[in-house]
Order: sequence, then structure tokens, then C-alpha cells
Amino acid sequence: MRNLPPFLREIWASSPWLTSASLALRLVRALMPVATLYVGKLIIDEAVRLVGAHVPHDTLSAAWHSGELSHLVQLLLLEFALAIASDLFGRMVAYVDSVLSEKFSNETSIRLMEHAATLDLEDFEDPDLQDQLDRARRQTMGRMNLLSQLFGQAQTAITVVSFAVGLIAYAPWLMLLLAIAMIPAFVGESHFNAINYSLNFQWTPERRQLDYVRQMGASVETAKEVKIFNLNRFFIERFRTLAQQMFLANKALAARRAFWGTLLSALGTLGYYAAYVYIAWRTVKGDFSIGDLTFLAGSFRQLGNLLESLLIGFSQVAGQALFLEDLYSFYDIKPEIASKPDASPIPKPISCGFVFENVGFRYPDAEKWALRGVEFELHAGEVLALVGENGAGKTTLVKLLARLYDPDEGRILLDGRDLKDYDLDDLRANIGVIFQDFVRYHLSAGENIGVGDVDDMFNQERIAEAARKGMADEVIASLPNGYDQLIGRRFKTGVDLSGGQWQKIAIARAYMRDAQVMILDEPTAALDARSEFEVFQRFKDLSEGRTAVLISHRFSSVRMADRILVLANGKVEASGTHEQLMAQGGRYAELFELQAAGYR
Ligand SMILES: Nc1ncnc2c1ncn2[C@@H]1O[C@H](COP(=O)(O)OP(=O)(O)OP(=O)(O)O)[C@@H](O)[C@H]1O
Repeated sequence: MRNLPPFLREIWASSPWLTSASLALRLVRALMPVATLYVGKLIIDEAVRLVGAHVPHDTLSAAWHSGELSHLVQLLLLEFALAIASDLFGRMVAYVDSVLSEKFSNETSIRLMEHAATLDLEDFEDPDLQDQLDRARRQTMGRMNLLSQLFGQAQTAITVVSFAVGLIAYAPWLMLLLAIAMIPAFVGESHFNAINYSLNFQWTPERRQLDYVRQMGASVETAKEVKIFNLNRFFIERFRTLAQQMFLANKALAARRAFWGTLLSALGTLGYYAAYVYIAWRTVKGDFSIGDLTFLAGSFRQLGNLLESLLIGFSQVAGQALFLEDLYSFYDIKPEIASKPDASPIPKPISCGFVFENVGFRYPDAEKWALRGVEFELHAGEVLALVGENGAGKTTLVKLLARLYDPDEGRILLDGRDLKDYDLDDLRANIGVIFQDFVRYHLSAGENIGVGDVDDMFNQERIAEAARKGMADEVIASLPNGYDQLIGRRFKTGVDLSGGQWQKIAIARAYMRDAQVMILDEPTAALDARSEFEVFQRFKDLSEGRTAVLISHRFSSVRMADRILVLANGKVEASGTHEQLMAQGGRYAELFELQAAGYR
């Protein structure tokens, strides 16, 4: 329940106007049932009175002209107006609620995205966080009816009070009977809600797996391989097994809930009929009029239903509010990698470069150090190549440079100051990295390059310039709509590119950034030999005055670098120019020879 106040505050913040309108409409609507029923009682009493008053009733016109019917007609008109107004208000409430819910849900989604953007890469790689994010994401969709439900509860509560006031006037202790009869149903509902939540919570990893399997089984990204390896049946089988377990657990709960729900609500019904018997008896005795009987019986029936729905609704609201926990605990996660309050801007230009001092880093929950005792300098203005076998730690080193992670041991200096002292956004703005698993944005070709510098995203000249540098200009020239061509096959008008063409676009994106430090992490693996040669030739030329890091397994490219760092098992094993390393005859020479031999 403690999540409800912030929830209500957010609803209010998303639109004070709509929230007030919804509440005001509901308040009026809440009083209508009792008014309608009371007018009904007056109608019956009046009709009964007229029966005894011997109104001429041979024809309607005779009765009408006697003037005796006018009060009855007024009452009937009032009842009619109430019925129309009640319907109208009901529809207005539904309209306002749906607009408000939509607005609230959009704003929650935006807030979720904004918060997710502040989190560390480490957080994203944590399966627990992914579970939480998954549940939080569902909240934005699923909590829309919580709003209506919550407001509906307030409305019902007002109606209940209005009925109760009427009833207490006639028979106070009957109210008590009714309330007591409802309690077991309420307790039962609350109990099952709690179980339902914990079941949902427990099953989050499985549900994510289900989503994953479903996506793998039927998505454009996987279709090729799924067909070739005939994986359909494998995925379907896995889905079936997982889904079946969840289905059985949910089914068992639903069955228990239905059984106990029926039993406990029968108690409520018993209370109602006990009261009915009592009212009927008092009417027969002459304490109540026929109108009173209908009013009381109607009030009782409605009050009973309302109390039940209020109590059940209350426990449902409580159940739904439990789910808000996920949303708010997601908001509570704070990133560890952030700028210090007095962070400095990145020096322009960088004069000395980066120094790694005894740097060690271990991925969360990993036993093995990805990097340990790493010491080297990356001088300003040099082109440094990183080589090493798979898993040696090359990409990790680059991630530390861009502060996607912070070292667990040692420190990284930039121009003599710890990297943590600099402004994080400014650091990232000064580093252009293209990772080996770069993103293929299903946007236009121009936007794919433009995202390298979002502030200048629509500057056609700069985009064309970056495309030229990254050799993407030829790719784009061949597209039907040039820079405006949607690429990727997710959307209908999209045109897909070859692996190498995507890479050229990604490289152009890095040039778009125009950063002081350029990093290419194996971006050329899919390029043909000629393109790769050219990319590196240009990379070296265009890196004039910039600091550049290049990761590649192709030694023909690596040898162009000013200096080469050989990484092995998370350590720097050797460094020097191509010639020096060849002369040393270590791992570098060995790998180089291996590759060269393949070409002879
Ligand atoms: N996100 C991650 N979470 C946990 N461990 C990781 C993660 N990324 C990499 N590792 C581990 O860290 C070590 C270094 O990985 P890294 O990606 O830096 O290697 P690499 O030299 O770039 O390899 P490759 O040539 O295959 O790209 C590996 O042992 C790898 O298993």
C-alpha cells in the first residue's frame, strides 16, 4: 500500500486536469444509485397512496385531468433524468479514465527509458536486473487499470456510505451484520492475491525465457539459422515444457481461488438474506411501508454487492500495488558510474594521453580476472593496435577506457588525472567507439550515421563527409532512396545490407563523432580485403592529430599502427612496433607467421 501515494502523485502530475475531472465526475456518479433507489421508493409509496385515493382511472386522460397524477409523473420524470445522467456520467468517467491512463502509461514508459539510460552497463548485464526491468516494463502496460480501479474504489466507497446512511436510519445493526458477513471473502481474496504475486515473482526468469524462446522461434533475425538447423521443433518443445509448468501452477491457484471464493462469498449472501427476512417481517408487521421495503431490500442488495466489490477491489488494488514495487525498486537502482559533482571537462586537446596503472578488472560474478596488472601508456596522437587471442581482454580494455566499467584495481589516468575526475558525458563525447557487435539501427541510412553525433544528427553535409571517410558513400549511392533509405528488414520499406556494408555505415558513424579518441574494435571482419586495406589506410590518415586504438585479428592491418600491444590472458605481454615485435620472436611473431603461412 505504501506504493499507492507515489502512484497517485504520478497520476496527478501526468494531468491535474484530467485527474480532477475524473474524481469530480465519480463523486457525482457515486451518489446516483441511492438517489435513484430513493426516488423509486417514493414512486411506489405514491402509487400505493393513489390506489387508496380512488383516482378516476377508467381512462388515462380522465386520471390525468383529475390532477392527482402530477406528483407521480414528476417522480417518474426525475427517475428518468437520473437514469440518463447516470449513464452519461458513467461514459464520461470511462472516457476521462482511458485518456488519463494512456497519458500516464506513456509517461511511465518514458520515465522507465530515462532511468534505464542512466544505469551502468554492468546493471544491464545482470540477469536479476533484467528480470526486474521486465517486470517493471509490464507494469507500465498492466497498471493502467489500477488507476480506474483505484478511482472506482473511491466512487464505490462514497456510494456505500450514501446507502449506509440511509440504512442506518432504518436499522443500524443490519449494517453491522452485512459488514461482518463480508469479512471472510475479503480475507480470502487478499490471501490469494499475495500468493498470485509471489507466483508471478518466482516465475519471472521462466517468463523471460519463454519470451526469449518465442522470439528465437519466430523472428526475422533468427529465421535463417532456425530453418537451416531445423530448430523449430526444438524451440517449440522447449516452449511447451516451460509453458506447461507455468500453466499447471497457475491452474492450481485459480482452482483453489475459485473454490474458496465461492464458499466465502456464500457467507456474504447468507448475511444478506438474513437481513431480508428481517425487513420483510417488519413490513408485514406494519413498521415499514411497501416503498420502504423496496428501498431497504434494494439498498441491502446493492450495498451487499457494493461492499463485496469494495472489499474484493481493495484486495485487488493491494495486489496490483504489490506489482508497483517492481517499478519503484527499479527506479531506486542508482548507477555507480557517474560524474563527480565537481567533474572537469576533458582537456582539449589531450596533451599526454592515457596511462593504465596496474589496472585489474573482473566482470561481476566472474571468478576470473578479465584484466589484471595491466600497465601501458596510450600516447596522445598515436595509433595503437591491440592484438591477442580470443578472450585476451582487448574489448574489456576499451570498455574501461570509455568508462563503461570502472577498474576494480589500479587506475586509468588521462593527462595525469584519474579518468573518474572527468565529466562522464564529456568523456564519452570525446571517444568514438565502434564495437564488434555494433548496433544495426533500423533507421534511415543517414540517421544510422547521424546517431554518431545526435546533436548534429540532421547535418547532411557532415553525414556525407563521415560517409566518405568510412567508405559508406558508395553503399548509400547504391540505395534506392540514398541517405533517406530505411535500412534493415524490420520495417516494410527497409532494404537490408550485407555484413560489410553495415560495417562501413558503422565506421562512418564513428567518423561522424569527430572525437579526439577513435576506437575501432574489429570493425572490419566482414570487409573484403581491398575495403579493409583502404579503411585502415584512411583510418591512419584521418587519425592525424587524434589518438586511435585499433583492435584487429588481421596482421596486415595491425602492422600499420604506430605501436602494437600484445595482450594475453588479461595481461600486456609485449609492446612495440611491428618490426620490434617480429624481432623479439614472441607470441606476436608466432601469430603473424601463422597467418602469413596461410596465405603462401
Ligand atoms: N559481459 C561480460 N560478462 C562476463 N564476462 C565477460 C564479459 N565480456 C567478456 N567477458 C570475459 O572477459 C574475458 C575478456 O573478454 P574480451 O571480450 O575483452 O576479449 P577479447 O580479447 O576482446 O576477445 P575477442 O578477440 O574474442 O573479441 C573473456 O574471458 C570473456 O569471457
